Parts: sequence; C-alpha cells; structure tokens
Amino acid sequence: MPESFVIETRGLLKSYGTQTVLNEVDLRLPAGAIGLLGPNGAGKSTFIKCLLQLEEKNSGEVKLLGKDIDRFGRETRKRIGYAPEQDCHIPGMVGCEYVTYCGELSGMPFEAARQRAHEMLDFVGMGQERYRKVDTYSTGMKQRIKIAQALVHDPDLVFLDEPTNGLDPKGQALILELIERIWSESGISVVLSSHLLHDVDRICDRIVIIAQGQIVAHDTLAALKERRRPEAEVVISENKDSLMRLFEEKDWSCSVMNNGNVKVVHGERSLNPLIEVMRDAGISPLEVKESPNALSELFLQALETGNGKTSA
Ligand SMILES: Nc1ncnc2c1ncn2[C@@H]1O[C@H](COP(=O)(O)OP(=O)(O)OP(=O)(O)O)[C@@H](O)[C@H]1O
Repeated sequence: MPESFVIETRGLLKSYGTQTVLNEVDLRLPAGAIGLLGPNGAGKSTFIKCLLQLEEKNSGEVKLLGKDIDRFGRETRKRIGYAPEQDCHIPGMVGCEYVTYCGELSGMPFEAARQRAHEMLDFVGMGQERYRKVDTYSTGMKQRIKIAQALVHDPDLVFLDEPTNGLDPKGQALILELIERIWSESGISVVLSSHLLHDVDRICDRIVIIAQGQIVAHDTLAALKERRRPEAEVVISENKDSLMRLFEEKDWSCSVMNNGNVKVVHGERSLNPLIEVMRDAGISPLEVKESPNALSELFLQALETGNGKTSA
C-alpha cells in the first residue's frame, strides 16, 4: 500500500516584497508527531500560514490530508486545528465559552461543541479557571486554552506554533507532555513549531529543520540521532604527544583544538576501538567526547545560518 502523507508540498514559494521567505519547499510528511524546528525568522509560521491559506503562497503545490488546498482548502481545513503563535482569544469571553464558540465556528452544533469544549479543557488540565475571562489567564493558561480550541472539533491534524513560548521550564514540560499525548493517545497528527531543540527532541518522532526558508534536514528523530561523524574529542592533561603519535600510527587524522583537547577522526562506528587503543598504550584521558549527533549539528548550523553566518 502506498504511504500516505498528512502534508505534501512541492516547490512551495512565498515572498514578502523582495524577501523570499519560503524557497521552493518540498516536503512529504507522514502522520505522527512532527517537529518543525528553526531559529526565529526561519519561516516556520509563514510555512504553517501558507498551508492553512492564511497567507497566499506565490507558487507551488500543497496537499493536506491528501487533498490539494487550491481545490479543497475549505473542506480540508475543517479537519485541521491551529494554535497560532500570538494570542487568539476573544476579549471578554470566559474560557469554556470561548472554546465552545470555536467548536461552533468549526460547524459543531452548540450542545456538542459545549460538551467537547469541557472534555478538551479537562484534557489540557484547566479546572475552575475555565469559568474566568481568558483576559485574566496566566501565559501558561493561555497556551493551554489555545491547544483546547485547536482540538475542539476533533481534527486529524493540528498545527501548534511555538506553544511553549513565554513559559518557565516547568510550564514548558507540562505543555510538551500534553502535546505528546495528542498523538500518542488520540492519534491526531501534530506539527509542533519551535526554535528550541529541546522541545522537539523530547516529543517528536520526525523532525524538519528549516533555516532561511529552506529545509536543511528532514528525517526521523531516531535516524538523526543515529547519524554522527566518526569523530571524537579527547580531553587529556599529559602525554598529548604520545596520544597524537598513537593516532597517527593508526592512520587516524588528529589535531589539537583551540581548547587544548585532541580531535581525532577514528572512522569507527563506536568509541570502543578508540578507548581500547588508548588503554593498550597506557594512556588515560580525562574524558572522551563523542561528536554531536546530526540533529544537534544541523540545528547549530541552522542557528548560524539564521544569524547570517554560513555553515561549512
Ligand atoms: N506579513 C509579513 N510581511 C513581511 N514580512 C514578513 C511577514 N510575516 C513574516 N515576515 C518575514 O518573514 C520571515 C519569516 O517569518 P516567520 O514568522 O515565518 O518566521 P518564524 O520561523 O516563524 O520565526 P518566529 O518564531 O520568530 O516568528 C521573517 O524575516 C519575517 O520578518
């Protein structure tokens, strides 16, 4: 059976004036918990808005849940939820009234919308606060109610744009746990946009890294973590020359780094052969650090690209 995708884009292009914000983005994403990771200004929100037709793309094709948005945008959006980065509540409305209203806007009859709103408010952990005006909520509560309104109509796919913004570490952890359950318990595909590696690293099974409107990486989290260069950094206080000679005898290229540690390209699948060679030669390093995995490396490169530096 051919694999189906919840999101497919081909040549998606979006510019504001002379600035190209999405540069011919090609992506095919299967159902799951998807992390959209990139520095501020990378184009994450614009990507989401173009998919949801809140912004008009310049060119390219987009399919959501298998349907072309140019032909079936309106009907497809009924099966999609969205929590934007900025506040989206209606001033003066109390929490449960607001989520119910969002359900009605999605076409649900009032009674069904009200019942489901309470279920979703329970799901996001809102107690009696639901009977208070949203204007009086803390940042954490506002983030939670945004998630509740995105889920009220029981969508198949939900976009959450920077849902941990403004939260302290405990608040971030609570929101991430909640988001993880959206996919693992309800089977609703989630696109979590974030500029924090930690967010997506914890709960997503697939990662897309975006920088300056281009996809710099797309793979499963497991594959990105598995991928690393066969390099290591050896922290050593004495016998540095002997260590370098030892590596050269093994034909492993090595050099002294700015911090005084020795970098070695050992070409092995694990650190074990490197550690054995040093042990046999009677050299005891203080520490042997593995090279960063591809996820960390690509994310750092994306950050540098986002800051105007070009990556090697
Ligand atoms: N309506 C707009 N008009 C002009 N430029 C825009 C508009 N919206 C976004 N941009 C520009 O497009 C680029 C990408 O913005 P976008 O909001 O998509 O980034 P992001 O990855 O979501 O980052 P952040 O989390 O900081 O919002 C930025 O340079 C931004 O200034």
